[in-house]
Amino acid sequence: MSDRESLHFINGEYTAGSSGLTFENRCPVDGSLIGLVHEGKREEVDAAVSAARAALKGPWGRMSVEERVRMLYRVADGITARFDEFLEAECLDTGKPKSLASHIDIPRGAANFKVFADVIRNVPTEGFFLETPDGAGAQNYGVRTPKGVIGVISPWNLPLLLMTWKVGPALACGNTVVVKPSEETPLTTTLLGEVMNDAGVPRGVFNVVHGFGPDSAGAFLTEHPGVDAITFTGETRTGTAIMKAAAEGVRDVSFELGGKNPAIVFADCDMDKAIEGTMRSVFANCGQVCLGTERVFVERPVFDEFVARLKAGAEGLKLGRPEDETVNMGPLISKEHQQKVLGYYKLAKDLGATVVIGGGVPDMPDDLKDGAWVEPTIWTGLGDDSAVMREEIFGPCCHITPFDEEEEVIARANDTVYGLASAVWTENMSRGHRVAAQIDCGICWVNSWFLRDLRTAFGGTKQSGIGREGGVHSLEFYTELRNVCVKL
Ligand SMILES: NC(=O)C1=CN([C@@H]2O[C@H](COP(=O)(O)OP(=O)(O)OC[C@H]3O[C@@H](n4cnc5c(N)ncnc54)[C@H](O)[C@@H]3O)[C@@H](O)[C@H]2O)C=CC1
Ligand SMILES: O=C(O)/C=C/C=C(\O)C(=O)O
Repeated sequence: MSDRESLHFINGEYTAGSSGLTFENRCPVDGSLIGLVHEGKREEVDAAVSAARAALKGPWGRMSVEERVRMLYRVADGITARFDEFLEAECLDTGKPKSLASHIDIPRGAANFKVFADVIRNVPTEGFFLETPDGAGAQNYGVRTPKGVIGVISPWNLPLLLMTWKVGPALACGNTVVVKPSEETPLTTTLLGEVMNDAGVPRGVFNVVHGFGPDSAGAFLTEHPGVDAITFTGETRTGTAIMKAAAEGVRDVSFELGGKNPAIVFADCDMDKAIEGTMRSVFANCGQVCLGTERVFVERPVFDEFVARLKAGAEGLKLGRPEDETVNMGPLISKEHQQKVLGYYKLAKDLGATVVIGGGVPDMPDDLKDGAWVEPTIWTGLGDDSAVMREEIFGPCCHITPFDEEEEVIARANDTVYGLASAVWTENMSRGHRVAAQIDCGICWVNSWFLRDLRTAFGGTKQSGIGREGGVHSLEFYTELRNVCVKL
């Protein structure tokens, strides 16, 4: 058992706040108590927002871009210097394998500061010369200023990665932030406060208030009039609630929401690569990646082979503790989420799906029995209209359907309210480009999955989000672009 207490981080100091409320943080691997988390209410949110507003007028607000860039590099280096602590904390909160978090979550936590420091140092602004009747003309130029205090609401699936994906560009652009990490995963965000202080980031620039969504820190933060804009990653329904809160005061939002992402496997694919990629896109992080595949469409001539090989891959997955290097799948985030996913496992059976593999709770050793485990699961045989094919499950599962024609599969892939990501597997590059252009989603991978270039636009179409982040696209949200027009 661990006894980690998660305090708020407000104005450069750790504090229990005044609400006196705490909740338990439990490890999804075995249900053991990690420690208590302090719950922030209105007062804690008020204090954090005040600190963030004050910091905009302090040394942070006056800092040169070069100084800010150097500071963000120090933050990134601080995460790397404490790599093992971040890794330990992330795996304790999420139960994910250390082999995964050490390759993705923690390095990306550091990279998210460096990438946006580089963007802000190098990005130009526009300039236009306007001819005027007097012949002298006028010079226009753009100026970017920080938006102000950014409210950051982050999820539990990739806690450090997704929180820093927002905090990195927000700070690079000169804003201050108040972060409300997911109640399920408070540890790495809390630890980041120490790194900020060690890097010399002025007090009030980075603030953390723990708590839940409704009637708790999340709602109080998004409703707070002192918050100028809100960035959120999570469920579409929560995005809707946050957007309503943001409407008061006409505050800007950037949302990365749910998905029901398709993978399309053509008969001319490199089958080894398609299997390897789909194994990752379905089962990585126990299926808790918004970019993950839940609908797989396979061209009929290779359907049976694909199903058999994905099944064999799933049979080879090893579930267990994060520190076991042979383990490649952890538990779901919580018992509550386990119930949600198991609900879909039951629904699929009730609807008459063929369960190729899985569909239940695995038989785990005694010391893991209280964890949030589910079996990696594959179905076939359901229609495109079933709830299993339409709703985001967020677990280690997919449904595989055969298709016959390119046009048909594009229409079926697009038949969803979501539009976050897709993967196309083909060795015919003309087809790859052609199909990618027709899938209505924010990112389409051809012959890969989760290959991320952080300079590119990232976000979703339809109900998968609003806005784009990544590279210079993040500036659209985290800065105000103003124009100065000088009459010559
Ligand atoms: N990356 C993604 O796309 C994610 C998707 N999900 C999906 O969402 C489902 C529900 O999981 P949750 O953890 O409940 O996700 P959620 O979207 O409700 O929670 C994400 C964050 O929003 C906060 N929040 C919730 N309600 C809020 C409100 N009214 N105002 C302000 N903040 C609020 C939460 O405290 C948390 O920090 C999952 O089963 C999964 O399907 C969950 C996490 C990440
Ligand atoms: O690479 C990224 O920036 C994000 C990856 C994953 C998500 O956004 C998610 O699972 O929510």
